[in-house]
Amino acid sequence: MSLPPGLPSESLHVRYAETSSGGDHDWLPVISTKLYTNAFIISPGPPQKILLGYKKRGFGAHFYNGFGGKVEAGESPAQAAARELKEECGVEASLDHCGTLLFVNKGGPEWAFQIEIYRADGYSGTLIETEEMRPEWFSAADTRFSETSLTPEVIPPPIPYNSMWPDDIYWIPLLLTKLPFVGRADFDTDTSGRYEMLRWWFGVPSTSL
Ligand SMILES: COc1nc(N)nc2c1ncn2[C@H]1C[C@H](O)[C@@H](COP(=O)(O)OP(=O)(O)OP(=O)(O)O)O1
Repeated sequence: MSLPPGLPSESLHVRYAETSSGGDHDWLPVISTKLYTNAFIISPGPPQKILLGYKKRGFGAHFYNGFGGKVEAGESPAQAAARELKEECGVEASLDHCGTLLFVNKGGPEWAFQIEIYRADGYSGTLIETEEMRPEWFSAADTRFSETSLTPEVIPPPIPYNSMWPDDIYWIPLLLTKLPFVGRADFDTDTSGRYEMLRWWFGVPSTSL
């Protein structure tokens, strides 16, 4: 087991099942971290669905992601997650913490993103499109060909990993199966400005397997 540096110290006390790559790159230095949140609404189904938002502006614009942002002064991450969910898509939910991720970008910003990930199995209120996010449902599994009893109208498209941050494909499946996780990914930008992962590590406490 080789837990990457920079993750919160409580992560160090558990053993992990892990997936990783990019070991020929040194981990980038973590000068400072800023706390962020990201919240996902899951509809148990069948078919199981996940609510994502198409980000219309700012950091990560044109990617689909959960709903979230910076933890403001005086807020806990859980309070920030609830506030950002309401601000970005108009709903409230009983959110459970399910993961901690660290993202470091070679070309800046100079801080690393520590993102606390939350999920909920439902919501109250009415989903709305806001200036920042357009909410859309996606099938958590590509059930379009296996669930023949379901009509195309009730089965949304599969999770659009090609239009999401490249790390998401490693931990969204853990989120969907309610396995707690931690992870880190270091990024660089290629010549066309696209983010590519240099090195990453994602792990699940072995006690939850
Ligand atoms: C680099 O990899 C990332 N992957 C994923 N899945 N999500 C990421 C990554 N890097 C950042 N994020 C998330 C963290 C936050 O949820 C948002 C960014 O938040 P934003 O900059 O929009 O924060 P706000 O407080 O809403 O900012 P403004 O009020 O200034 O719009 O992306």
